[in-house]
Amino acid sequence: MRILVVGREGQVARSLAERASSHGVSVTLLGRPDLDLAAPASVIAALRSVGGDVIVNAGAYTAVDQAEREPELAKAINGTGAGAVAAAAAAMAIPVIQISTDYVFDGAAPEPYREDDQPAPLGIYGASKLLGEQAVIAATDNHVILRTAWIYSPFGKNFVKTMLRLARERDEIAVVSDQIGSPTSALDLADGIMMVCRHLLDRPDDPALRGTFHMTGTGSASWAEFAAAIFEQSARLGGPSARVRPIETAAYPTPARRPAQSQLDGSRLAAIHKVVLPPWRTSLENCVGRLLSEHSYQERSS
Ligand SMILES: NC(=O)C1=CN([C@@H]2O[C@H](COP(=O)(O)OP(=O)(O)OC[C@H]3O[C@@H](n4cnc5c(N)ncnc54)[C@H](OP(=O)(O)O)[C@@H]3O)[C@@H](O)[C@H]2O)C=CC1
Ligand SMILES: Cc1cn([C@H]2C[C@H](O)[C@@H](COP(=O)(O)OP(=O)(O)O[C@H]3O[C@@H](C)C(=O)[C@@H](O)[C@H]3O)O2)c(=O)[nH]c1=O
Ligand SMILES: [Mg+2]
Repeated sequence: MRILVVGREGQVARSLAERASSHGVSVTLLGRPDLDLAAPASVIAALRSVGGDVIVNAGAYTAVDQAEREPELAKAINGTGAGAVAAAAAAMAIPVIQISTDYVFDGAAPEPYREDDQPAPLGIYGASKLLGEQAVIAATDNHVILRTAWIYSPFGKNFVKTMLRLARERDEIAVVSDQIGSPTSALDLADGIMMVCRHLLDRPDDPALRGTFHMTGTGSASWAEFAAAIFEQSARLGGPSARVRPIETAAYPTPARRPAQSQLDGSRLAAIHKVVLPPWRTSLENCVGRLLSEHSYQERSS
């Protein structure tokens, strides 16, 4: 199986590349300048010239606050660009997996969101990702939209790395405790994506395997609880730690509003694709351990 991935240095793209060999698959990463999601003509040209069995779009404009100032660019990359990837998949007669987000929901629901709950994004990033979902659905039936959330990994930018950096500088960090979601390891997500890819290729005409699914780490937390767990594990391994001061969202003003409760119900994915990702604390431990060993290596060699 040859998987074509849109995205090169991103968390999910790099995780797919790292996990490929353990699934016996080949992964090719495509990105700028060859494939620019903001330039739709480059998308089909780049995907066609490499070729593959399935496309995973892990490329996106992910700067949630900055998107409020660059709505046209965010919508071009996450909306039109995602549609161009799906149209290319349709032209190549192969399936496409589009990665989407919990931020398509407003977070007002009391319970975890199901796939058919009404999206109502609070900010430009979420709105642009919702446009992407709609563009993929319009371009091809042979798609899976995977909504995930709160991704962390040893790669790229993420909350775990931010917290470890801040803990090296401060004793106490104020973190919002009234936004609840499900931290998701990009490496676990990569494993789940590859299982879904396999099912799509094994049963090319089965509509039940297609459509929208929720895939996050098992369990939930507030950002403050997530931060506390990061420091607990870091401290245990001799890494940096800080006190977490739980605060309300109102005390941490940001350009973009974020959902208060964006847990995603994964039962459709579990029932149909038999994929359940590990508990987030277990995977966090691996990630923190790896980040600390990479950091101490860098310090020794610099
Ligand atoms: N991060 C998170 O917490 C969550 C992310 N998601 C979704 O998961 C997917 C992967 O996210 P993640 O890996 O964390 O994102 P990252 O921000 O780590 O990576 C984004 C990737 O998109 C690429 N990219 C950005 N703009 C363009 C463009 N114009 N043309 C081509 N490639 C582009 C980047 O390329 P380059 O390397 O060149 O910068 C990078 O490889 C995205 O769809 C995101 O919306 C969903 C839920 C949570
Ligand atoms: C750094 C920091 C953040 N916060 C708050 C701000 C925000 O409400 C919350 C998370 O901050 P971040 O900006 O890291 O997270 P954010 O960029 O909102 O993360 C989102 O990214 C996109 C791409 C997604 O798709 C989402 O699933 C989600 O992962 O924590 C604090 O309270 N204290 C802090 O010191
Ligand atoms: Mg509901």
